[in-house]
Amino acid sequence: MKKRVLLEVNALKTTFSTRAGPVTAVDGVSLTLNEGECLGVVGESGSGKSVTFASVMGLVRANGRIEEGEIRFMGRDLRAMSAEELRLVRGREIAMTMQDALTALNPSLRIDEQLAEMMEAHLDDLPVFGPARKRAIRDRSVEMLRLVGIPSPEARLQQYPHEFSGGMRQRIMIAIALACRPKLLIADEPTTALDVTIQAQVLDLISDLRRELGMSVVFITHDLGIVAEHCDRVMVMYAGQVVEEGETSEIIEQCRHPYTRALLASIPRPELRGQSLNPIPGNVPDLRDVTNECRFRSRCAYAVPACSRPVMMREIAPGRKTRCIRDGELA
Ligand SMILES: Nc1ncnc2c1ncn2[C@@H]1O[C@H](COP(=O)(O)OP(=O)(O)OP(=O)(O)O)[C@@H](O)[C@H]1O
Repeated sequence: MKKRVLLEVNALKTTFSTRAGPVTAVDGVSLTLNEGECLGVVGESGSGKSVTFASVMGLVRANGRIEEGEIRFMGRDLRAMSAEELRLVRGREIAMTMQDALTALNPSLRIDEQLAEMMEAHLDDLPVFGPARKRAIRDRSVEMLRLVGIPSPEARLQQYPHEFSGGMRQRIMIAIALACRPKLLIADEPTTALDVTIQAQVLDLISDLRRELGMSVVFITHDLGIVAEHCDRVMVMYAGQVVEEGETSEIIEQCRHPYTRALLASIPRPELRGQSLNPIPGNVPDLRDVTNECRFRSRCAYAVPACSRPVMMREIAPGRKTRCIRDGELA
């Protein structure tokens, strides 16, 4: 059965104005996400992953704006929506969790208050009046904490964010994000602040909830290891552009872009614990200086003079794309 498209982004371009001039953080990004699918978005810091999804959510910072492109969610044009319409889509249909749960949660409100706030703003199926409404919100809050694996949910609802460990705070942020049963969860670096065991638990939790609730998930991460374990498809970003895209197994086993290859080589392997990693030499280019040539060129072991010409994203098989003129040799 053909899956339905949930989110479609076409040729998105988002630019910030800065004192040093305009910075195009997202430059022609296109992507398609189907219902129930999990997409991993990988790339080093500054590659434009977060700005891409902030653009989708209508949450680009004040000094930035979407200059071009199309964003469709379940066929609806998000760019044409008013701020109020978009706010409703954000709580009810698309939810996002942030890198740092402590700053995303409100430190001065108890967990039950934060869950209630979310549900009051977005749930339509609550009883309209008084005690019945309160009870429904409370029952749903207990259910949500239980769903994300927080023991003694009734008691913990009364507590404040600082009374929870880092991993538990992430779970609470996920519970709040999922309280209105969104169709899409965007998890931005869900585990950077956590230790390895807790990281694995949070990622497994998101994957389990995806299956249980039938939602789609976007994992934004630096870590191809996370993607390999949890995502159906991968989009690799570099300096504001997508450079490779495909099913996870294809990307891991037969990558067709030197940047993806370098990212794969930098994955920490358990058997090499204690040894230094293989960081990619050089730095992501300054986005004010980029030209039409391949943006990875200065760091690429495969670069040839022809890489100074514009390199377009090319479909090499259905759903499989790369932005490298030497992709055939990498195969
Ligand atoms: N408010 C802003 N003002 C100016 N430039 C910005 C702003 N926000 C982002 N940028 C630019 O956009 C680039 C991409 O940022 P983005 O946060 O999307 O990267 P990322 O790939 O998500 O990195 P990270 O993994 O560190 O979150 C940044 O390097 C910066 O140059």
